[in-house]
Amino acid sequence: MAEGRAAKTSKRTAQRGPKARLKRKVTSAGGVVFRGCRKPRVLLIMPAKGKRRRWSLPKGRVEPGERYWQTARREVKEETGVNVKVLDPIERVRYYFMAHDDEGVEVNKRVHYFLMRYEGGELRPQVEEVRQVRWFPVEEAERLLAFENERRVFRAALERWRKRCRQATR
Ligand SMILES: Nc1nc2c([nH]c(=O)n2[C@H]2C[C@H](O)[C@@H](COP(=O)(O)OP(=O)(O)OP(=O)(O)O)O2)c(=O)[nH]1
Repeated sequence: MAEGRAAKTSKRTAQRGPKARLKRKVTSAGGVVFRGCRKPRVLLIMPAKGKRRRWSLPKGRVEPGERYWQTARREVKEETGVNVKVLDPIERVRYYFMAHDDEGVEVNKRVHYFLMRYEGGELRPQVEEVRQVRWFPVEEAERLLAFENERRVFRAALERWRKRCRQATR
C-alpha cells in the first residue's frame, strides 16, 4: 500500500510540477487517562520514533467504521495496555506537518481527545511505536508534554476530572 501511494504521489507531483504541494488529511483519536482524585495521575507515552525523547498523550488513527471514542479507547489499550472508561469529549486539535515517508506531502492532522478513567490493566505497550509508558503526577505531566496543543487538551481534561472528583465526593 505504501509503495502504491508513493508511486501515485510521484506521478501527481510530476503532473503538477515540483513546487506543487500535495496534501493529505489524517484523523486520529486519543485519550487523557486519569486515576485518583486526591493525587491525580495521568498516563503518558514516549513514542519510539524520533531521536528526541518526548512525552505525549496516547492516540492513533481512526479505522473504518469506528466512532472517535472507540478509536481512542482502542489506541489507549494498544499503546499502554490499560482498560479505560471514556467519560467526555475534550477537544479536537489540528496541526500540519510534512510527512517524511512520502516526499512533499503536507499532512493536515486532526486529533479528537477524550477524558478517560483508568479501569485496570498493567502498563504494557502492545505496539512497537511506543518506547515507554508511565503514570505522572499532573504537575509534572504538564511540564513534560512536548506540544502546546497537548498541554491545552491536558489542562482542559484535568479541569473536567477535578470537577467530576468534587461531584463524586459531595
Ligand atoms: N503528537 C503531536 N505531534 C505534533 C503536534 N504538533 C506538531 O507539529 N506535531 C508534529 C510532530 C511530528 O513530527 C508530526 C507527526 O506526529 P503525530 O504524533 O501526529 O504522528 P503519528 O504518526 O505518531 O500519529 P498517530 O498515528 O499517533 O495519530 O507532527 C501535536 O500537537 N501533537
